[in-house]
Amino acid sequence: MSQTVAELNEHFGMAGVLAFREEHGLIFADITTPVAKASVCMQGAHVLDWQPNGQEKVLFLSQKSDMAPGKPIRGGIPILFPWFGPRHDGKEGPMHGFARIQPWTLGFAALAGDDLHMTFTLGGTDVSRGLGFDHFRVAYQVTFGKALKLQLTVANDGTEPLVFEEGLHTYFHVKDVRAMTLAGLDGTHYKDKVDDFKVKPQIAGPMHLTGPTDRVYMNTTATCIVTDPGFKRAITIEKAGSETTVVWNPWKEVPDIQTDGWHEFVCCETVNAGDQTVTLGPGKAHAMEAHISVA
Ligand SMILES: O=P(O)(O)OC[C@H]1O[C@@H](O)[C@H](O)[C@@H](O)[C@@H]1O
Repeated sequence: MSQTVAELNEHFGMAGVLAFREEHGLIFADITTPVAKASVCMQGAHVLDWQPNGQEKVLFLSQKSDMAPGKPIRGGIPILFPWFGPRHDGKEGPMHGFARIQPWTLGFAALAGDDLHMTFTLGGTDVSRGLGFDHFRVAYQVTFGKALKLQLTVANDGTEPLVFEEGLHTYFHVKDVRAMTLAGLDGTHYKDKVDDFKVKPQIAGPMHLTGPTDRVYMNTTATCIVTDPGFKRAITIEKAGSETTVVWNPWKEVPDIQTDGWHEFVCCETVNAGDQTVTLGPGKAHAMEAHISVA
């Protein structure tokens, strides 16, 4: 049974800091800390918004996104689990897995200094069991402060190996994707999904996006920096426990993004996928982290 908005407000509500509301059949948490504003949808434990005081919004959220039970949200930080992209084992399943379209449970919320710490969890549901995933637990610890810290921990509760892909599909808000640059991927190779999955070396130097971009960078744990001259800022994405980075922008109108909305974001995703799929033995756990800061 999912938590109701009344239960969430009773157990975790904090006057002026954390309040829950229901809209379109979904529950949202509105967050105000001394240093930032943010919001989360309980479906997918989906961070929709994070805005340190004095900054433009750091995450892009489409004005035309579906906001409905069972539908993925376009923007913010969708959690991809237990597969990345189309399901890879030949079985049926929703794009990017079921975690982003399931209600999660809130287990903890507390303000420590200027930071709000929240922990969301997901375990087996009718939907996950229908897709063959039962003996797993996921915890998502998010710290909303001047920085945004995300930690996704997956545990195997079963007696068989748990094989999964995962991703924090961060949509970074930029003034114009055609003017920003992305650094940090020098020396890596990527699978180019817009060119028949050919493996290509990354050209050294800050990367400019000039067309449809859908690249899976392999074997990289590097910090990435999005430099945005439009908003005169740099967004730094440090990560741990992740060996894949995905860079995506469709470079065209998309039905659930407003006209010209694709100009306003770049996805730089903290992922383990493809050759970096995770296999966890029984009783084992794996953590993946992204730390996002703006200067
Ligand atoms: O539309 P979705 O399911 O949210 O996926 C968006 C994009 O997500 C990226 O991570 C994938 O590499 C792309 O291939 C995909 O198009």
